[in-house]
Amino acid sequence: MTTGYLWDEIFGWHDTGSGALFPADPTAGHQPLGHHVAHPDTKRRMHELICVSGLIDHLTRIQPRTATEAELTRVHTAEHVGRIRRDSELPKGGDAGDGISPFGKGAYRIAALGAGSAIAMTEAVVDGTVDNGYALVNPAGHHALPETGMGFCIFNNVAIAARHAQAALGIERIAIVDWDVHHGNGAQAIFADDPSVLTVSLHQDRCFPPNSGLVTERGTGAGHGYNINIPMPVGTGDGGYQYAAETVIGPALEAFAPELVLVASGFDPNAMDPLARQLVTSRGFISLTETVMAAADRSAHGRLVLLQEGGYSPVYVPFCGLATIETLAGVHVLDDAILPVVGGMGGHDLEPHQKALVDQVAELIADVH
Ligand SMILES: Cc1nn(C)c(C)c1/N=N/c1ccc(/C=C/C(=O)NO)cc1
Ligand SMILES: [Zn+2]
Repeated sequence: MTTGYLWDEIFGWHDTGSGALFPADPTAGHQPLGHHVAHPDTKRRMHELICVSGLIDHLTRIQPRTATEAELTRVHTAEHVGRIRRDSELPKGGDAGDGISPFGKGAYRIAALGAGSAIAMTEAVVDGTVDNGYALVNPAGHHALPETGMGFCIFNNVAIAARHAQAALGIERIAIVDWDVHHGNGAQAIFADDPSVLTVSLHQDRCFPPNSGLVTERGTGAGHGYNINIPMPVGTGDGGYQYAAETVIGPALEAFAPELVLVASGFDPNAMDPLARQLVTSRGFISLTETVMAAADRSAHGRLVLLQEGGYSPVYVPFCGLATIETLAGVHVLDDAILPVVGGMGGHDLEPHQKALVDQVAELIADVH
């Protein structure tokens, strides 16, 4: 198995200010946070664990590249792309579009490198340079809509990769699986009426965007039935995630038979994440990865690309990321050193209310062809 890997140091330079969500404001009691929740160090630490553990020696390095404006505007409006480019030239940068997603000067170059890297990894997988791949990009993208960024996201990397695969690589049917703990609202909206792209989001129920990602949001027009939301109850651990993977994600992809599987790979379901309340450990991410690998093997000649999204625990994201990429590559180099703690804190049995939600969603697979 050859697994591609992509990282560029400049992803660690993406500046989200003194504190994404809680920018320093003495009048409100917000003290400056050197390492606030969205600080890029968490992704840098994941890259460094991949290197120090030796996993990097089992991976094939894929070079990043910058997305062109034409590649960005397959998904985004020219106005959005233009505004980001302009505001990135300002001394203090700007905001992705929702007022709580600040970026620093030069952010356009970093975000366009992330989107272009999603394309580069997809090209490497589709042309057979590697069997599957992981692009550790920053900033995340899965909340971004055609006309605006949001939730720390500027450009929708996974949607841009999907549209590129269709427009330039001869791929027609694509499945996007989003296991970031926050709803994959971007891909849901972008492909809402498009039955050629199956979008599946596994997330904490109504966590973010507020009240988004309900089971009833199933796509529109010809795309009806080709968006599947799995809003897991708060506090779901490995048992619930594994059940969702084997009961919904696997069967939905089997029914859809994609030619390419893209994953919006957020590690914020992890049991130590500050921006959600799930209890997932590296075991849950291994389960999810095995599920999408099996699906890709069944119908896509194994073609599978994972793109980094959220994940805010500098302690645990590196180990969850390592376990995920080990699984992609079929190797094991280092045990999850945090698992004895988070694995022993309960919450990992499948609970009846979690099973009921997943079983309810599983009934929707009947409409996927
Ligand atoms: C609601 C609300 N209202 N207000 C005032 C604020 C500041 C609100 N939350 N913002 C959030 C909450 C969570 C995220 C996570 C992003 C991610 O990791 N996606 O994958 C982003 C922004
Ligand atoms: Zn997230």
